[in-house]
Amino acid sequence: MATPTIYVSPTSAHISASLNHLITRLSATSISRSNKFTVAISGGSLPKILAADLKSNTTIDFTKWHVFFADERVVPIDHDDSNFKAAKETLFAHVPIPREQIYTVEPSLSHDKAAEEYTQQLKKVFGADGIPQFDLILLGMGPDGHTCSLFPGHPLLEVEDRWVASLDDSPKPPPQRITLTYPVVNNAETVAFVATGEGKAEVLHKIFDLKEDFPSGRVTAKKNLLWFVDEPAMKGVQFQTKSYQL
Ligand SMILES: O=C(O)[C@H](O)[C@@H](O)[C@H](O)[C@H](O)COP(=O)(O)O
Repeated sequence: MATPTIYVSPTSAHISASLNHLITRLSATSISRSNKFTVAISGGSLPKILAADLKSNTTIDFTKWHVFFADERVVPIDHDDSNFKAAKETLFAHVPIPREQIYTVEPSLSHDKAAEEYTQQLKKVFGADGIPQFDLILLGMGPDGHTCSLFPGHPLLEVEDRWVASLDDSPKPPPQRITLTYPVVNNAETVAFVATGEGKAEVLHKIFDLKEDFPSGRVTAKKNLLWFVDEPAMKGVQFQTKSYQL
């Protein structure tokens, strides 16, 4: 289990540069090892920060990428609430990831059936045996400490028997979602959080300094657990940090 490394940047533009650098390296390593790069991304501000530099990166072989969503709303993929839509507009429209290697939720299904169907999509890429091991999972965190669609106090925090779970009572709208579960998130080789803004400072202090239990703090990774945060998000946080070296 990896211990967290927190990289503090002055602005989210610096985080975009760090992510671009990190992903260039991870993608090349994974492609030379397994001829593919498996990544899961989430919603919120992440797609925009991620894409700012990555979308014009011509050194990455995006044709080898397989992209899943760490969580997704059960809405049509052209709906404003869709995480796919946000990622498409910011990143996918600009880089040559084959559309059939971007795995989207089936919005015509009920939320529980959509989770089962998404599990089948994972099996096609990772096989049916063992737990999927993503090369990289990119996560955001809400001011309440949630990540993916794993919310504080929610029963889905305890799920161990499924790769993908569903909920229809998300405290943050829209209510119907699917989410990767901890067994999958924590099996990733690298997990990178992105958290920006003063609204994250209190929960970061509680997670890292006070060791209080929040969904984001339960995330581990097999090899690298990285947090990319800006200075406002770290206001008052004492936990040891680093600067990312490009
Ligand atoms: O599922 C959702 O409702 C959001 O996508 C949410 O999980 C978001 O990712 C975090 O709240 C971080 O959001 P920001 O990065 O915008 O602060």
